[in-house]
Amino acid sequence: MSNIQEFDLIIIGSGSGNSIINEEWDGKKVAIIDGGTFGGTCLNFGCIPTKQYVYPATVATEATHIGRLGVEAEVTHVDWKSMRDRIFKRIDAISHGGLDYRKSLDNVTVFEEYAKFTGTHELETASGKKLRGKQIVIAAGSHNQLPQVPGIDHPAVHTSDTVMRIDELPQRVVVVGGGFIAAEFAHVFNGLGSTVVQANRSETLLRSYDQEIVERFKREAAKQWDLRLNYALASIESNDDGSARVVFEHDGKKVSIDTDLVLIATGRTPNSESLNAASFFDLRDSGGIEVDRFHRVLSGGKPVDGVFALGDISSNYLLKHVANAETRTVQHNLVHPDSLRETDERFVPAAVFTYPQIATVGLTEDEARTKATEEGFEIAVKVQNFGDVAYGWAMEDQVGLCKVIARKDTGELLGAHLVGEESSMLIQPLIQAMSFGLTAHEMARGQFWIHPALTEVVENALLGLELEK
Ligand SMILES: Cc1cc2nc3c(=O)[nH]c(=O)nc-3n(C[C@H](O)[C@H](O)[C@H](O)COP(=O)(O)OP(=O)(O)OC[C@H]3O[C@@H](n4cnc5c(N)ncnc54)[C@H](O)[C@@H]3O)c2cc1C
Ligand SMILES: NC(=O)c1ccc[n+]([C@@H]2O[C@H](COP(=O)([O-])OP(=O)(O)OC[C@H]3O[C@@H](n4cnc5c(N)ncnc54)[C@H](O)[C@@H]3O)[C@@H](O)[C@H]2O)c1
Repeated sequence: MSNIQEFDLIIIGSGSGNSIINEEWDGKKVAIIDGGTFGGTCLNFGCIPTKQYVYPATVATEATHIGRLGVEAEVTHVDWKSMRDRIFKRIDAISHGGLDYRKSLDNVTVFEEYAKFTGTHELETASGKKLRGKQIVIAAGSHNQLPQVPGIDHPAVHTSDTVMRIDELPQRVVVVGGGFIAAEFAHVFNGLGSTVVQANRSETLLRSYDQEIVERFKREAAKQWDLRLNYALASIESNDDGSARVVFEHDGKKVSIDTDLVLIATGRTPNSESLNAASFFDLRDSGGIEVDRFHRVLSGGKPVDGVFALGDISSNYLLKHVANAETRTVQHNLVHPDSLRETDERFVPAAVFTYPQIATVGLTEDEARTKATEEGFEIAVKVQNFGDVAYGWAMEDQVGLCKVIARKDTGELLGAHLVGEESSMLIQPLIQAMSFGLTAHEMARGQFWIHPALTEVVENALLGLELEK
């Protein structure tokens, strides 16, 4: 007798993967496997708790920066422990509730352990259970990647997985990296009162972002915390008092910084290795699992029957809104093999919840210029300062800018990039226009813009584009 447990569907990963299970699966046998915390990265270690720290950090930062408005304020106390407990009371309850609910369903079996592939449709869990699925969804996410330098296992070293659960707000924090996670945590710790050094290996922060936006962010970040560029992490040593000494190479010399906490934010890697995915499926250069446009996993360049992947493990974007959209596509494709869908990833936006906020969609100015040269059209670019619209006057804003890029001949929007107050929200009408094919002037003149809301910065940017029609 075979000791393999058979399922109609096996899902690996309880982040986005958990949302696959809908009423279509009511009469069928489903397994969901997760060796980590139920609910995945976004809920437990990512988007959601980070923003719960970002919000108070932003309020505190703004409170101490309104002297220009004639109001002097100071933050006298930050209760990190109660903030942490409030945040994780909510999150842990959602995670536990989600797990209990799945366990309560007759058709679903939850395996709370890691698993690896032993065949294209077969898995073995860490405790040796063997599972076979007619269909499989790989939604196993990504993990923080640590530079292998001496002392990386020092107790003061954290990643985004652990840093939000520490007991005390550290006095001194060194953030290593120049991406999303580094930018958000530098703001969190700075806003809540730690002394922050952010050290990045290269000159470039937030690579792949529009240069003008990055330069504005760098200028503003350097006013708030100690920003060190071209600092390559060399080692982490112990001081006698238990604190860490972080050693960087800079300009051919060694530079040491003493700190209470080191946050490593040097990128994330798809979890393909622990799945033994390379033995059965094609991998991309990034280490992610290769899929076709219907999210079918490839092996030797061909789709493997009934095996799909979504989210960080296979996506071009490590973003939850992308993982969610891919989940909806895979949910459909699992049960409609004759009418497979694609995920529309033409205009994927992103926001960095640092201070000031940053938001982006579409091509950067450099990318748009390259495309224009290659395809023989001209572009129009307009940069509108927040400080030049009425609400920006109210704010006495000297930071925010909204850049829009369009084709001169058709008015088609190619990209939009913002830095400044609530950029993550201000960008949404531009994402909408691009997604639904509204031209710049149609969008500007085809609707009312509430006066004198900050959204007038978007309206004015669009109107300022010098277009042929
Ligand atoms: C600090 C931080 C902040 C972020 N903030 C944002 C944000 O503001 N906005 C945004 O859009 N995105 C944000 N992201 C990215 C976002 O969290 C991810 O893109 C998203 O959570 C990916 O979802 P997923 O379903 O692909 O994977 P996950 O949610 O990571 O789920 C994968 C699950 O698979 C499990 N697993 C892995 N390997 C195995 C195995 N072999 N066997 C069994 N189980 C396994 C893991 O334990 C995990 O629970 C952030 C990420 C981080 C780290
Ligand atoms: N608001 C959001 O949407 C949000 C927030 C956080 C994370 N995320 C997602 O999570 C992903 C991972 O974030 P991240 O910030 O870790 O990665 P990232 O790829 O954005 O940035 C990694 C940074 O680390 C630097 N780096 C790499 N190796 C290094 C080394 N050895 N020494 C020093 N620096 C080194 C890189 O130059 C880069 O600046 C992002 O791609 C993003 O999609 C999204």
